[in-house]
Amino acid sequence: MSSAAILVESAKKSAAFQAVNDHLLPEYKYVGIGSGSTVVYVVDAIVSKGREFYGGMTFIPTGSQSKGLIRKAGLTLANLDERPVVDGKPVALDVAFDGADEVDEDLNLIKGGGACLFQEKLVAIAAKKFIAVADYRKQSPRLCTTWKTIPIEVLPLSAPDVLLRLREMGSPSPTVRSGLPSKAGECVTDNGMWIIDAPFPPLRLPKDINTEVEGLGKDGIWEVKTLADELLRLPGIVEIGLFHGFNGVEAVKLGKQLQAQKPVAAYFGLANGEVQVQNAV
Ligand SMILES: O=C[C@H](O)[C@H](O)[C@H](O)COP(=O)(O)O
Repeated sequence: MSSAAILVESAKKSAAFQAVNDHLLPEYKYVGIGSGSTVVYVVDAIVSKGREFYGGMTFIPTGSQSKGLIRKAGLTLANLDERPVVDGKPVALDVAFDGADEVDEDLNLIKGGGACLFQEKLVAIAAKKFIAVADYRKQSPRLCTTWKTIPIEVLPLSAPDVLLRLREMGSPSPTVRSGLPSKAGECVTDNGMWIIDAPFPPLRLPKDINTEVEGLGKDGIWEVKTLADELLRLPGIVEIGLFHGFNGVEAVKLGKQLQAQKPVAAYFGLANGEVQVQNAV
């Protein structure tokens, strides 16, 4: 491994251990475990706390990689739809930890670099508290600055029409993600869908918008929510890798449970070994 890669792995690890220390409380019962390379360290951090600490907890995966991590670590596994239902409601997860491809200054996220965005969003919205864990490369003022594409999960037979609509919306060269080098043909998600990676110029935040026209993307620059809403209106798109709106704490205040996609905090491992915490304000 190159020294740059070692630095990145060590940053992911530091962020994961601090996030788990700060946000996994011994009384918790249901914990979401996301996908990707950073979440591997989240599981290590949980295991390092010892069975007495985590023995009463059940871990909910966001896909097959995550399920494998939970099983391999000897943690108790349950699928999202296996939580008990109390008073007609599935119990909320106490916390969910997940990685991110890009995090903006308002804690909006791009996810789906590993094709797991759909189940990740289901787990994030089911949690009272969602925590993003990443390394220093993921921090950005606006989405689509360093991670330049938005992963979009689509029904395979809708792909040609979704690609056309994305081009009309100002995405210059959206492409169906390839499964190569490990799989010939398209990348197939855990849900049997395909992923389209749609490049967009860096997205606006609501505070950047001067006129409604700008927010609508007519100048080719989209605001996060407007773009997300427009994408989700298109039949064939199953889910998108934009996580935006409000977080779990705001959702409770607004009475909008199961709509909170944003983390309450993002933990970034830095190159100097420190961890920077970006909390929701
Ligand atoms: O689909 C994959 C997920 O959204 C990951 O959480 C995201 O790609 C970050 O992965 P990593 O921790 O490997 O950078």
